[in-house]
Amino acid sequence: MTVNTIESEIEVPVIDISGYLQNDKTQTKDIVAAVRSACKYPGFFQITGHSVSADLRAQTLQSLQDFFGLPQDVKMQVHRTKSECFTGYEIVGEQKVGTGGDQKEGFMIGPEPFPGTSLEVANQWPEESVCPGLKGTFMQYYNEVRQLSKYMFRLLALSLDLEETYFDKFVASRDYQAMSMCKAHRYPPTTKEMADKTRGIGAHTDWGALTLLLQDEVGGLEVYYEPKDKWYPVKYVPDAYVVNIGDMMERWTNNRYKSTRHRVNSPVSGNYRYSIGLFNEGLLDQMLECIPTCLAEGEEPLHKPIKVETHLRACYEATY
Ligand SMILES: O=C(O)CCC(=O)C(=O)O
Ligand SMILES: [Fe+2]
Repeated sequence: MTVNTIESEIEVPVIDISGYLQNDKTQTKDIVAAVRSACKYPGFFQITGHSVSADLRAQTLQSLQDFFGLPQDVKMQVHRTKSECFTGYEIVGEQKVGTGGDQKEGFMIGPEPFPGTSLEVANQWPEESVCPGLKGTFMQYYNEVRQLSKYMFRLLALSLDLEETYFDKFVASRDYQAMSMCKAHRYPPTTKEMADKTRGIGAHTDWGALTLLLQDEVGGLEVYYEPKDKWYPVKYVPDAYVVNIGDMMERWTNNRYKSTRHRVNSPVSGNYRYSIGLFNEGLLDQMLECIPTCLAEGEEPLHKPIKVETHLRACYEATY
């Protein structure tokens, strides 16, 4: 197992998880220790040696480029407001995570069938003839990254001295009932002057428990380092997923694991930037309360128990 550290004041370690996936007990111990340390601080790390093939990643990015390249009126036919689950397309500036509208377009899908709805399928897709292969490729990608999430949650469980399958219910129970949303972004290029005034996505923490993000080589993702009030890049590492702790996991662990603020700067390179996030948001009716191993004797939980649905509704309402 290798743990490489990217040089900067904030260390976003790169952890090769292949030993864990191959069931190597000795390597797993080191991987778990590296994951534990990264989750405590800075709440961000990158993983290599995972199970999602380079071909699938490339094909998915290509299909999404094709989708975002469609005429605006075609994309608007699958606009998010047409779905009761808010899946589908969103225009530049529609989401306001920071101040002002975020300078990115989005396309979000969820599980099929979708939890909490009578609809068989809540995802919205353009006609196959309009964007051939998008649905098949993006759904395959979704399913494979979701499977990878399950293993990441197992590593997290081990890192918290819990049963390895502790989070299985949250991440993958009742087949596809857990809310894992996959959202692709396209960030339009901007000028240097404008890049100081606007953001691809404003400073925020993620709402779910754990995010797995694929970013392309354009770069722009930054994490906040509070002691110095500074932002540091999460550099592009070929083949890696960026993994970060979200608000739910911070609550769950009584703030032992950190949901760190991050943002994306718009590209000034002249190229669009693409990324795909898988947000693990759990079962809507599940209660989030302090995990027993995260409470020392005499320590009080910092957060009141909250239902996943209540937490998520508040987050969506605050930013759209
Ligand atoms: O595009 C990225 O690199 C990050 C996007 C992000 O932070 C988010 O969607 O929550
Ligand atoms: Fe985020």
